[in-house]
Order: sequence, then C-alpha cells, then structure tokens
Amino acid sequence: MSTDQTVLSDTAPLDLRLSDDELEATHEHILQFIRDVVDDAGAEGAVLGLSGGIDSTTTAYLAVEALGTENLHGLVMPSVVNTDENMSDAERVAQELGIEYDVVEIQPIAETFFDTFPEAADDRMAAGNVYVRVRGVLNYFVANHENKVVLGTGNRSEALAGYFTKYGDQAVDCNPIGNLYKQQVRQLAAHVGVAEDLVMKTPSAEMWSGQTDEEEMGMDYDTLDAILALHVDGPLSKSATTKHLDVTEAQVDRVVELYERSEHKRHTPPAPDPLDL
Ligand SMILES: Nc1ncnc2c1ncn2[C@@H]1O[C@H](COP(=O)(O)OP(=O)(O)OC[C@H]2O[C@@H]([n+]3cccc(C(=O)O)c3)[C@H](O)[C@@H]2O)[C@@H](O)[C@H]1O
Ligand SMILES: Nc1ncnc2c1ncn2[C@@H]1O[C@H](COP(=O)(O)OP(=O)(O)OP(=O)(O)O)[C@@H](O)[C@H]1O
Ligand SMILES: [Mg+2]
Repeated sequence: MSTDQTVLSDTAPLDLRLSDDELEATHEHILQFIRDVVDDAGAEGAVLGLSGGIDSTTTAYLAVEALGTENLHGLVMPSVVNTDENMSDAERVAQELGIEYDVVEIQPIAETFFDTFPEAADDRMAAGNVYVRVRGVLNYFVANHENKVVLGTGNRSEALAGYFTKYGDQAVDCNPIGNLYKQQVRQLAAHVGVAEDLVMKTPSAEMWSGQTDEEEMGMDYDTLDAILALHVDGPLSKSATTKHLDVTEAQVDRVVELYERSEHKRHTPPAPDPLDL
C-alpha cells in the first residue's frame, strides 16, 4: 500500500487532501462502516456495479479489504454509450481484485423501455437515466438472490451537486465514500493501490457518448470541491469564497444552483404534514 501523492494535482484551488494520519483513519473508518452495514443487514457480502471509473474502482478495493475477495460480486453492465476502454477497465479491476463478476449487456433491456415510449427515446437525459436505473434493478436482483447488500459509489461532491440519477445510481444500501470530495476519493484510491491511470481518469457518467461530468456541470472537480467545501459545507460568504479561491461569482452561483435545485434528491419523498383532525 502506498500514498502516492505524485499522481494528484498540486494546483487545485484548495488542497483538500488529508494528512497521512487522517487518510489512514478515514480508510479504517470506511472499512469498518462496510463491515457494519453488511453485518447489520445479516448479509453475506455485497454487490456493486463496476464502470471502470474511479468511484466504483475505489469502492471495490475498499470492499474487498473489508469483506474479503469471496464476498464481493461485481456487475459490469455495458450499453452502446459505454466506451470499450471503460468496460475493459471495469473487468480489469474485477480480475485484479480476484472477485466474482458478470458482464451483463443492458442494451436489450433498455431497448424495451425505448420501444415502449419511442417519443422519449431520443431525449438523451431521459434515455440516459434508463441505463442508470436498469443497472440499479440488476444490482438488487443479484443482491436479493445472494443475500447481499448493494454498495453505492456516490461521493460528497456528487451528492451535494445532485449529480446522480434519482433512484438510479443512488438506489443503493450505503455509500462508503459518500463523505469524501472527489479530490479525496482520488487520494484514497492511490493510497489503497488503484492504478494511476484509473486514479486520473476523466470522470464520466457515460449516459450518452462523450459525456463528461465536468463539461455538464460547467467546472472541473477541483473547483467544484473547493466551492462546496468553503461555501456550501463551510461558512465563507460568496465574496470571501471568490477572493480565497480566485473563482468568479458566477462559478459560486452555479454551485449553489446545483446544490439548491437538487435538495429533493437528498431526502426521502415528502408527504403533507399530518392534519390535526
Ligand atoms: N423540486 C422537486 N421535488 C421533487 N421531485 C423533483 C423536484 N425537481 C425534480 N424532481 C424529480 O426529479 C426528476 C429529475 O431527477 P433525475 O431523474 O435524477 O434526473 P436529472 O437530475 O435531470 O438528471 C440526472 C443528472 O445526474 C447526472 N448523473 C446521473 C447518473 C450518474 C451520474 C454519474 O456521475 O455517474 C451522473 C446526469 O448526467 C444528470 O446531470 C424529475 O423528473 C422529477 O421527477
Ligand atoms: N457500465 C456500467 N457498468 C456497471 N456499473 C456502472 C456502469 N456505469 C455506471 N455504473 C455504476 O454507477 C456508478 C456511478 O457512476 P459514476 O460515473 O458516478 O462513477 P464511476 O464511473 O465509478 O467514477 P467517475 O465518476 O469518475 O466516472 C458507478 O460507480 C458504478 O457503480
Ligand atoms: Mg463513471
């Protein structure tokens, strides 16, 4: 195991990397968290989707450490919008970890949805969310059958920005890396031995060809993380944030907009307050 800081950026607007002691404490804390979730559920391990991206790769490495190789089942679920590189990276991760995994082509499943409502099939967001939600159904299909929990791969940056599909990739039993900003996920990934090319890979939801998280959100993750940490999670005002980070007010406004408009995604569906009848 090594803490390879050299693969990580030294030019982020705000350095959110943990100290060595903090990183190791966080690592141990997450391992214990995974074990506790599985034990509390009376489960015999966990299922997770492997995309070849850094969030699922890191979560898989942690889960193998926490639960043992034999108790993690990976699902690689390609569709026409996934690159071959990402899908082969996903298989490479499963093979390096030595876990059981299946490759499930989800295009035919998605097509049945598209055939049912052809008028929605060309809406790239609606269609992209179908791929994401189909994966959630398959994760639970396997988890139910094998008495396993479903591990989520959401991180803090995505959660606060609402950058996930409601009842899609967020339809999981727990999120082991859910309190880490993306920058810290990369740091932990390097620490647990994930290959450098995967640590530094461009994040993509792969809901349509060529999609990247940073282009869709309108800023890079280091900037998003910094504004979230100082202004959304932290106490700095908008003007203090712009001065501290050398970002524009428009960038801070954009992050606040992402955060506020996704509030509904971070709560269970509301019902009217009970009437005092
Ligand atoms: N105020 C409100 N109160 C209650 N519900 C509200 C609502 N506003 C919208 N809604 C509901 O939420 C729905 C929209 O939310 P949703 O269906 O999630 O869809 P939406 O947020 O439009 O799209 C998902 C976003 O997450 C990104 N994503 C998805 C999956 C994975 C990843 C990744 O990084 O891998 C990223 C994706 O690129 C896209 O930007 C609406 O159709 C409506 O049903
Ligand atoms: N083709 C796929 N096969 C299996 N699981 C997938 C696939 N695409 C997405 N997922 C699941 O959905 C999760 C959310 O995707 P997301 O893109 O946020 O994470 P990632 O791909 O692991 O990392 P990154 O955000 O850096 O791309 C993935 O971590 C993975 O669990
Ligand atoms: Mg991805």
